Amino acid sequence: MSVFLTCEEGADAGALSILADRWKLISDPDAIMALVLTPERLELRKRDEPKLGAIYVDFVGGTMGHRRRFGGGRGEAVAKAVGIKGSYLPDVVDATAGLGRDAFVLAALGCRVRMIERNPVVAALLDDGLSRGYRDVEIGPWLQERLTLLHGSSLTALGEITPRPQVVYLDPMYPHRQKSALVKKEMRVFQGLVGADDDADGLLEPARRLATKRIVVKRPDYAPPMADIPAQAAVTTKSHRFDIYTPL
Ligand SMILES: C[S@@+](CC[C@H](N)C(=O)[O-])C[C@H]1O[C@@H](n2cnc3c(N)ncnc32)[C@H](O)[C@@H]1O
Repeated sequence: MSVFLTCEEGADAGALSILADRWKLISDPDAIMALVLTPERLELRKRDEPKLGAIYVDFVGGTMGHRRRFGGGRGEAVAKAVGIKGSYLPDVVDATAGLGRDAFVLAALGCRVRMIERNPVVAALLDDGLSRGYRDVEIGPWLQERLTLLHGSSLTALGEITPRPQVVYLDPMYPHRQKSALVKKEMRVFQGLVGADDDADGLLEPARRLATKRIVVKRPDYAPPMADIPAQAAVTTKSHRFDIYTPL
């Protein structure tokens, strides 16, 4: 997926070219998505539908800040699914990081989370959000210790990661059902960028070879299990299932 790279007034044009080099992004004037460097942050926008939500990563304020302060904490389904209990805070590899929301929830609860993301635009957005989070006086100190990003494909990276984590977490894109009007605007922009993760079934086996305690796969409630392999247990919510597998 190509993007048009641009800078808003007041943003540092030099920083945009450094960013383009780092993530190997070549600006495509015909692209439907724009990666925009504003004075505050990096944003992804749909060029012809400015009303569709811009995508950026903000661990400090916004939804994620709110979720950290007032969210379900240890009661969140993802926390139960990875097995947080008492003083047990597993070391997690999030092999499909996306915008880092699930990883951040776990890190905020005290887990060390190593994120892996293969899409360079998503990785650039995530990295931008991480740098701002690292500089924040309130969350920066623990965020630097607990949440890190590796850019690459988990299909290969899972075979090389050391030390082994207790948990590998997988949440690849899964096609939405017909009721697409209900799919949030931001999610539509994100799907336009990332597309379908058609090769996601290939992640289960390396994940099961890497994790020492469990593998968690987030699925919409209507989706069959990953690679059609039944899970040993699941944590369910209104719309999702967190399938739990044992290591191989
Ligand atoms: C649905 S999103 C994950 C959302 C994430 N759990 C969150 O809370 O923000 C799926 C992400 O996984 C990434 N992905 C899919 N397959 C991958 C792979 N083999 N290696 C690394 N990233 C992958 C996609 O690029 C996409 O950004």
